Amino acid sequence: MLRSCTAGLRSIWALRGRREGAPRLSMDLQPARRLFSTEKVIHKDWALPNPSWSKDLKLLFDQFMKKCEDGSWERLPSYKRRSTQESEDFKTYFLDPKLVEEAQLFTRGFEDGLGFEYVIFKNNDEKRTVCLFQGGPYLQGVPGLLHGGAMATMIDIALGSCTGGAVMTANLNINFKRPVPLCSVVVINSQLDKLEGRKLFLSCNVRSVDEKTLYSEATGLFIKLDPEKSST
Ligand SMILES: CCCCCCCC(=O)SCCNC(=O)CCNC(=O)[C@H](O)C(C)(C)COP(=O)(O)OP(=O)(O)OC[C@H]1O[C@@H](n2cnc3c(N)ncnc32)[C@H](O)[C@@H]1OP(=O)(O)O
Repeated sequence: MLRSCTAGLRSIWALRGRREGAPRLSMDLQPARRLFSTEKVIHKDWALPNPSWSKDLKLLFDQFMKKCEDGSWERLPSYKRRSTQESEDFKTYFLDPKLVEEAQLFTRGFEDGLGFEYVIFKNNDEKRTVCLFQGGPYLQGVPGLLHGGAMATMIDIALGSCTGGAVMTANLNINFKRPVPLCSVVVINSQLDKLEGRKLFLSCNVRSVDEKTLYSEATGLFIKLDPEKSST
């Protein structure tokens, strides 16, 4: 699995015109300014295939895109930055104005293939989502395995995608049942179990593509923000 991951990295480097096979695992440390200078990068939808996606991920993506054709499912776009409206909804205030320009969703902060590669599909009628996730080599915990914190991050995002609107995670409870091999693809099935006032109770499971391995199970409590209260 790691071998195919390394091969993937090499092809990414080759695409960028680097010498193939150069043992360079560090990201280009470009000044943040340059990263944020092009509107194109900011407004790019990152929940679409790129050359780092494995065959498994592309295949599942195509299957779900077919399900979207009759309108029962939709692919959720994903951007590096929150819109101004979202920042308003969350009533968050940046102390440093520079941060307004530079802050970005940290799952989208890695170069293609190195971190979180994922796409989420939503079925509004069934109040559930499916997240297809490939964790790259920079998300390593125990050698060869995905870090539990990276898995927790994706679970949080997957559960959050079932909610809609301005919500925050109040509680996340995860049972890690099997380790996830680095660079493998997992499928996170999430659903809204119960809505009680401002409280949304959600659950999910994380499985292998062939559904034979149950990697994790989790529950989460999300709270709809009270418009009268500030988030900071
Ligand atoms: C696409 C991108 C997706 C990104 C997803 C990422 C999501 C995140 O990571 S969010 C960041 C992590 N979370 C946080 O920082 C949240 C920090 N906590 C808070 O800000 C607040 O506690 C917050 C907003 C959750 C709730 O505060 P507030 O709105 O004042 O609600 P509050 O009145 O305390 O509680 C409302 C209800 O929820 C219950 N509740 C609140 N927290 C909990 C909890 N941890 N466990 C159980 N119940 C809880 C309360 O008991 C109350 O219940 P009831 O209505 O029955 O009396």
